[in-house]
Amino acid sequence: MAQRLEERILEYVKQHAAEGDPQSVVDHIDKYCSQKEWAMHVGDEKGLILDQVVKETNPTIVLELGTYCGYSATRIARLLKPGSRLLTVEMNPENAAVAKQMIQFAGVQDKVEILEGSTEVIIPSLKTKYGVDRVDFVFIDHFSERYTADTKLLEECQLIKKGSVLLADNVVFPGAPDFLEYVRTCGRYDCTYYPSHLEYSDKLDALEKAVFKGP
Ligand SMILES: Cc1ncccc1-c1cc(O)c2nc[nH]c(=O)c2c1
Ligand SMILES: [Mg+2]
Repeated sequence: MAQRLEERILEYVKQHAAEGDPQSVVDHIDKYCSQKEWAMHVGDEKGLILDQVVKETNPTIVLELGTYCGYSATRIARLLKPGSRLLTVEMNPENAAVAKQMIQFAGVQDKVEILEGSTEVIIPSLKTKYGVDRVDFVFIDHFSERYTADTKLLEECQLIKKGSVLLADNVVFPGAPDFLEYVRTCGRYDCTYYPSHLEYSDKLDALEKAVFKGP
């Protein structure tokens, strides 16, 4: 029995999912976390909203804040066109190690790069160190206390342009009230609220989409 929850999830996927099949990996993580042990992946219900927003955005460069075990990185990467990239930031090295294996098993490693460290350090280095010019889509799913600061950082670093899409998880539970206040009132975003439920739970939660209108 693997010591950590995240390692038990990875083990279950390796033993039951189809290698190289990202949908199978996503489905098996959902199966494990709804039947055996709860874990904080965006999940299948909010995941369908994430899929829809990714499809309508059709992004070339995706940034994800908060990799965890790689569930949403796998979910997003499976929808990306050839030649597109997903950069995902994870500050917990043990989670990053699990996510690396999960992404590899799913067969999406050519599209996904895991950046280990904190967002406040990595975001300002994306242009110089990772050759990023602009990001088309940002999935914000790390710590709700960092959502607003990191959104402002993306603006200041000129990483988002007119039309860039931010999609934030957990704006109801655990909640990101200052983020909602900021994107809805600063005048630079067109916002859409997607009510849903907390992953593997009947508690209410929601995603907020904020489309950047330009500086
Ligand atoms: C852990 C937890 N417990 C009870 C209720 C919600 C959560 C929870 C759910 C999530 O989707 C999260 N996503 C990113 N980061 C988080 O910290 C996080 C926490
Ligand atoms: Mg979340």
